Amino acid sequence: MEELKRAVAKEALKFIEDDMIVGLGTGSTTAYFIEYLGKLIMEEELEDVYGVPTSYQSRMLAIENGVPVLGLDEVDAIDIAVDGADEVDPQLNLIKGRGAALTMEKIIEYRAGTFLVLVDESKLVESLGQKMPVPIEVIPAAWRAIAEEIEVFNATAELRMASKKDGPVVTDNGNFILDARFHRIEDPLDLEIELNNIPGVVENGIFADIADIVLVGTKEGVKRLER
Ligand SMILES: O=C[C@H](O)[C@H](O)[C@H](O)COP(=O)(O)O
Repeated sequence: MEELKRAVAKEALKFIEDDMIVGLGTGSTTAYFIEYLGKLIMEEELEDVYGVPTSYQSRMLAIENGVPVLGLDEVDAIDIAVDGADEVDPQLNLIKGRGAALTMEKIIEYRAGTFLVLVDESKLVESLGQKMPVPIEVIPAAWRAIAEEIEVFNATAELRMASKKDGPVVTDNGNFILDARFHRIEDPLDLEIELNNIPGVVENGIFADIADIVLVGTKEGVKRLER
């Protein structure tokens, strides 16, 4: 599995050119990409490339690996964003947010000229929600009310608990995460919009209609899916 992640991360480097502003995703697959990108920058094979991190994790990795970083408020545009995903359906709709970074990821990836997704073949599903719950970032005081309201969608929501801290996971933005399991997600775009309409919801992990290219690591090599 790690080999497949490394292979897609290497392939993603082919999309990066001098003078690009690159959105840096979060997670284990993107971590390889940031490492390799830093190497090319340090070896001066790429010039004037800047990263815009989507989380503390990607910011720390970028700094550690020699990728200069800028905040979203310091750039005019993002040429390309590169990130992993938890599920990818045949229309290239995604579920993201296992690492609780979904809000900044969506803010940056929505604005990128190209959104490039890196996954291994285990992430491909027939329909979203097949394996993974939909993470929803919520204002802490509203978590219980929202968890109850989610039941209207024929779903159950669970507050995500931390493993190296007592109590719930707190996101980079200071919020909580609900993991919602839906019986069936018929229309990802519709559900994405409806969830964001609930007061107290900051953002949800359905990324419908925004991925441009998905690189899939398979045992037979890297495959490219395009919308
Ligand atoms: O919040 C985390 C992100 O959405 C990740 O990009 C996603 O969970 C994929 O991570 P990984 O590449 O580690 O499977």
